Amino acid sequence: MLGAGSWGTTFAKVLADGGNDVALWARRPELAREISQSKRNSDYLPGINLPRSLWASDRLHEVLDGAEQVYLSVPSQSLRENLRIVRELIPEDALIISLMKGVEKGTGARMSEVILHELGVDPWRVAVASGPNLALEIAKEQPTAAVLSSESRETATEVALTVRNSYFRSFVNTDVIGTEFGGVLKNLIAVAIGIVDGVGYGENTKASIITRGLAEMTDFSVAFGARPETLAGLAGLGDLIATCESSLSRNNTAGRLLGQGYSYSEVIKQMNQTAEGLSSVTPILELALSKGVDMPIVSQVAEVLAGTLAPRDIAPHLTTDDLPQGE
Ligand SMILES: NC(=O)C1=CN([C@@H]2O[C@H](COP(=O)(O)OP(=O)(O)OC[C@H]3O[C@@H](n4cnc5c(N)ncnc54)[C@H](O)[C@@H]3O)[C@@H](O)[C@H]2O)C=CC1
Ligand SMILES: O=C(CO)COP(=O)(O)O
Repeated sequence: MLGAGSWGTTFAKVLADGGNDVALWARRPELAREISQSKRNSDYLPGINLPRSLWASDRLHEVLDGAEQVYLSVPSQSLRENLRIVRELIPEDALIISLMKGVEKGTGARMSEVILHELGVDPWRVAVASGPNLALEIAKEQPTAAVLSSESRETATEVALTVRNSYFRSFVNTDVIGTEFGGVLKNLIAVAIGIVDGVGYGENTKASIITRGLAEMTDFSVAFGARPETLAGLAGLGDLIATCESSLSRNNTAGRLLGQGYSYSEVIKQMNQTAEGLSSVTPILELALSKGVDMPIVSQVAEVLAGTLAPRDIAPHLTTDDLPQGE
């Protein structure tokens, strides 16, 4: 596992609790020591005891030596630079699994596309995981489910058989595009929900945004080749509900701070964990433009981030247009 933040550490626990031998790479040696010796990651997962079998190191070659499956959980904007460092260390036939929910600024590439590009591996060796997976809940062993997706059903199944235990259930599909975009786009809708929450709007506003947000997520993803059913599944609607409803969500939290009147730069200063949605807004709007997909909610989130739209003005514009539209 590369990345010892909240999700990398939690997912490593999921794997270890499923009976797998798991090694975790942490950038900081002191964090690697804390995980290996105290079985804790107190900054990211306070109060959680990690499995005794889990060990961590800040040395990539130690962690990757002999790995059959390599899971990636670093911030999306850092994936490419990290892959360039680990390229030579990844064992020949290892499967590569992305746990990330962002797209790359500048290129708009999904994480599996960055992996294929940087590692030059066959698509059957790559899988992605996504679903309603708030790290802290899972670290407390509260039951949940996820989708494991690969262009190869065999790979998706092999990974799903590895990623399961008494509190974590894995489903499979072959719609990598829909599975990845579901995870990226629900973050943007969660930022919008946070904004209206911060302003003080109630459940009608939020339900309207979630519902129209799902339509926006589906239109966008289908334009890029996804199957609409994927967006109605765990990686779409499932994750949208979890992220929009939970104060554990960093995207939701970032939105709430914006809604309370903090500026974008103040929000960035206050966040000590990754809120992928903030970096994904611009590349997603660029991709939407390239396919002629209308994204009114995401566009208004971008305006709030830019400081050109007051948070309290966001909701009235979200579900309306000049002329009534078909739903
Ligand atoms: N936390 C969650 O509940 C979930 C997170 N995810 C996704 O997992 C990915 C990782 O997020 P989290 O673990 O939550 O973030 P985090 O903020 O908790 O941890 C990120 C980790 O990456 C490290 N890091 C930061 N910059 C780096 C760089 N340039 N190179 C290498 N490592 C770097 C940090 O030190 C930290 O250990 C994101 O794409 C997120 O969307 C997916 C599902 C659930
Ligand atoms: O992806 C997540 C839950 O499935 C985590 O959401 P946040 O990144 O907003 O915390």
